[in-house]
Amino acid sequence: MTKHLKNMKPRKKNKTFPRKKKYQTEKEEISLLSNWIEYGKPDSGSNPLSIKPLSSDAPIGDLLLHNGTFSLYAGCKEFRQYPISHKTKKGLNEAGFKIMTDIQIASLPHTLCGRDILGAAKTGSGKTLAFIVPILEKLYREGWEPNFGVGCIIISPTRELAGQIFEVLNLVGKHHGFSAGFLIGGGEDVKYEKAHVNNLNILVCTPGRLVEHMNETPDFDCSGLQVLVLDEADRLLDKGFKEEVNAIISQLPKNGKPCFFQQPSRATPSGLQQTAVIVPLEKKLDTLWSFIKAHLNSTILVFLSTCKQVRFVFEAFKKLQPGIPLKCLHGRMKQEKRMGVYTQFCEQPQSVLFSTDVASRGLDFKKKAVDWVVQVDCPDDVASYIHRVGRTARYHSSGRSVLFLMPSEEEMLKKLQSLKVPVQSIKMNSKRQQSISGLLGGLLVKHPDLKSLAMRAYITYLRSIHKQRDKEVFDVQKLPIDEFSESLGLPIPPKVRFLNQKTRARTVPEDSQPESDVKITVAKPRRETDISPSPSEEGRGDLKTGLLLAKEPQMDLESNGAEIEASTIPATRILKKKKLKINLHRPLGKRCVFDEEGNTLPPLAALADTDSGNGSLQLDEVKRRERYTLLSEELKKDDKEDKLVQQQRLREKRTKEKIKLKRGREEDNSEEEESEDFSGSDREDARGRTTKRSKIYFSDNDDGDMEEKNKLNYATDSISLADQEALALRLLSSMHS
Ligand SMILES: Nc1ncnc2c1ncn2[C@@H]1O[C@H](COP(=O)(O)OP(=O)(O)OP(=O)(O)O)[C@@H](O)[C@H]1O
Repeated sequence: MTKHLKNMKPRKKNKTFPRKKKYQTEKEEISLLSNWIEYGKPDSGSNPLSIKPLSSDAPIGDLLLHNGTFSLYAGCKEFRQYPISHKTKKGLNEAGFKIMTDIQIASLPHTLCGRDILGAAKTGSGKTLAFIVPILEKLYREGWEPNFGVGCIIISPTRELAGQIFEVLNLVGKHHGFSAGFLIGGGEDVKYEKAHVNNLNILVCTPGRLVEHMNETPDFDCSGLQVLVLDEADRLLDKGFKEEVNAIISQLPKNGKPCFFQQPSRATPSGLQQTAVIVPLEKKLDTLWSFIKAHLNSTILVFLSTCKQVRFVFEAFKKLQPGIPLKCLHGRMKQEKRMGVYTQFCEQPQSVLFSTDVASRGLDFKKKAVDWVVQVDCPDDVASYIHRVGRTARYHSSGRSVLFLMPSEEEMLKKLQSLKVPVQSIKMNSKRQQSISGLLGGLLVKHPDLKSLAMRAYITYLRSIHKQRDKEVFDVQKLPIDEFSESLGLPIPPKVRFLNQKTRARTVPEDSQPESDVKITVAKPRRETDISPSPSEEGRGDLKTGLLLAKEPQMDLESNGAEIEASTIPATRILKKKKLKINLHRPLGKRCVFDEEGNTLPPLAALADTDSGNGSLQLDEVKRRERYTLLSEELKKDDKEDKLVQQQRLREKRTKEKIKLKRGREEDNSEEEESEDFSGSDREDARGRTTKRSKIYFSDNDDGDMEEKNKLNYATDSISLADQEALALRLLSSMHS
């Protein structure tokens, strides 16, 4: 997709200021700005935030020109006090950007005078504007014309982020005459892009698409590059994008002034109130449901670990109708749909968005857009936690977050607290919780598709925990999988290949087990008439609003502003499940065989020697052997047939996968696959598929699957800020050598 800045229409001729005169005015402005920048530039390496700012009523910039001096801008807090062009100031003003954020104050004096910078600031602090303004100014002062070609490249790891940057660029740069292109993967308009990319001044792109143009677009030319921006540099310099970023850097001219923007790993917005609560795995959905019912007037962003979980919870909750609009976002949705959901969620207050980590980084859900971030599944690590909670309390707004931790994941809380992330531990009031497992069970009986989703959600979640590297926090063996299965409405847990289910620790004490070492938990049989909600009941959402968080005795949460609401109304139709002990020593029924006259024959009578005519029950040894041989041959034959069928199924599955992969290459982004294989987690699928794809087609690494992959990389290969700085510096020096 290629777009241009909105004011690409030819300007109307102004009778009082002929074109020549206007050009001279622009030239004068450029000269003035250059002198002003030079006059007030801070020392290289200094932090403008530590410079005492001018008072806001002090004369500004060019007013002092007549003495040959200018006002000092470094440390100033308002955009109007800076040596920025009239056009950019107008754009900023119209968009409501007047007072600068810290990262903007700290970076702008350096970027305006063309220094390479590596900026790190907490999430939601305005990094985008911190690089958009100097880009516009640099091109403006260079007298860049639309036909000058590519003057700036902004690289962003995901399409959504690239889209957001493009939006800000359009907003602030609308009074300039530059052309800008939004180049992302997804198979759209590649031909059009190739034909026009050399006429664009500013490229906002994902790494994969840029590499594609560099390698495949005839005469792709970025030799005039003035500024290179790596947004979310920590992620771009991480393993997932390393190859592409290296390929890009090696093809760029050495003089392009780079800016890197990244997020330090521990800082969370000051307006964010963070809490954590211990929720057993089997209570997570009940707790989430109760939470949503108690916050129907809020906008809530809910994080779950896998695409399948997101889909299941979304579909199931939708059927239960909590009384608030629900949406879902995950990496396997088509790009357009993802963008659509994101936009709707930003625009529709009081709704719930269920998402994977596809929404955790960089997405700007606008100020005040998200009231609550609820992490139902524990994030991979502290960095991931911070990205997730950073979707609320953006800029100067406030927000709240709650992290559900299973008892086995308490270590995560310690990790957060040891890194001074201000998370308060609170307790859940289980009395005020509503149970929905019974309703879910009923829904699953009625909707087979939902049942299949529930099974996949179950398996992919367990698999995601199994795959986690941080075994201090994540231990799949400690999970109460039977209870988890029941909580999703599945009375019988699906078989999970990677779990040795027989040897797993059970939640029931061993002394209560019968002689057999396998304890069987049986849920009360579910008759459809018994528990399936009636059509009216199904959608009514008659679960009354309940409270889920209660104060920890020693903590006065109200004084801290935490929201506590009360309801003691129990959920409707709670399915009572009993754990039944199966007595293995109970009397067993006998198998009876009748003869033609209806007389009972003792067992094995059929094998008796009937030829003897005396009805004797003596067994003919030879016949018995013959029969056993026959049976065992039959079994072997059956086994062989089974194997053949299984092989055939595998072959078909592989062929299907190949076709899918091929399609994926063509389309670069496919909708949720409906594989029969329940064993693979989303993250794993994603890794397998996209690695191959990007090798051959240089397609973007930013589809949903890749999100999961990058997330995994982030978790496993996350490096410290200092390491990232070192990497960025190496990259910088490679650009200048
Ligand atoms: N000077 C400003 N005045 C008012 N609002 C601002 C200003 N700068 C940025 N914002 C707003 O703050 C919000 C966050 O900005 P932005 O998305 O650039 O943050 P970020 O630091 O890139 O966040 P993340 O690390 O999560 O990507 C946006 O809604 C943006 O419009």
